[in-house]
Amino acid sequence: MPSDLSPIDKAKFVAAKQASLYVEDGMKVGLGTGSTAAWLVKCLGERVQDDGLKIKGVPTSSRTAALAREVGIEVMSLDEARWLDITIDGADEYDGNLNLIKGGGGALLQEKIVATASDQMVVIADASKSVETLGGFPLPLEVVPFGWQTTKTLIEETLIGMDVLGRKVSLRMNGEAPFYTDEGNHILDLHLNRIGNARQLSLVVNQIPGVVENGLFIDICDIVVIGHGDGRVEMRDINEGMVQEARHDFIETDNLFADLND
Ligand SMILES: O=C(CO)[C@H](O)[C@H](O)COP(=O)(O)O
Repeated sequence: MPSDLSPIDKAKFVAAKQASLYVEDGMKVGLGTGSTAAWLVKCLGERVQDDGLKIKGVPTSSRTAALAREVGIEVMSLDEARWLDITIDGADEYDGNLNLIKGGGGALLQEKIVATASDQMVVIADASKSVETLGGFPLPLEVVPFGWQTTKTLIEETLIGMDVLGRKVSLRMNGEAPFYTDEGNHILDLHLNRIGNARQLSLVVNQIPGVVENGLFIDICDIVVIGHGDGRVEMRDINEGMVQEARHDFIETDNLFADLND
């Protein structure tokens, strides 16, 4: 492995590389957003260019769409695809039941729609994303800009009755200005520290007028592929009601890392 990739990037790369092997000729593939998902898009692009893999990609953000086109993946909208064989995406946290917090990159709405419209969702992550209980990572809520301060107050009041440790809510910024999602909405980050009942919280916050969607992915993810800096990958598969672990020693050449890092 080249020395210019940090251990965390190597971990992200091997998780992405392993997950790319789930993709077969003819599949419609949901393409996630974020730094780990970007490795996946590059790995798939390489298979398209070098092996003639024929896939159609449905990106979950304008960033991912641009990268997919750049590496030669044919891109289509979800409306054209309607249903997908697989979605592969990163996550900010995953727990033992493979429930997730997503949206660190602000793409949670499209990510949730695309993952839910897929036969299978595979998450790729490094081991630092593993948690006992969700909530250490601030939970993103996508909210419409109209009346967002009122929506924020309603969220704060709602949190008083919820099983959470922290209740601070902050508007995500992009420098001096509020952050805008691809859908033209804002993100409110909920600093909860610990979420006692993620399923309940997800249902309750989505009832608040102005909230479009939240970053909790409950019962959506099927497999988590966990990468390690030394090239090992573990797969946790929740299908058939149990979490199974497998290990795979990923052997990779310096050249592939170098190519993908370009
Ligand atoms: O949910 C996401 C974007 O909305 C990302 O998948 C998540 O933030 C993980 O990103 P990274 O792979 O860069 O750590």
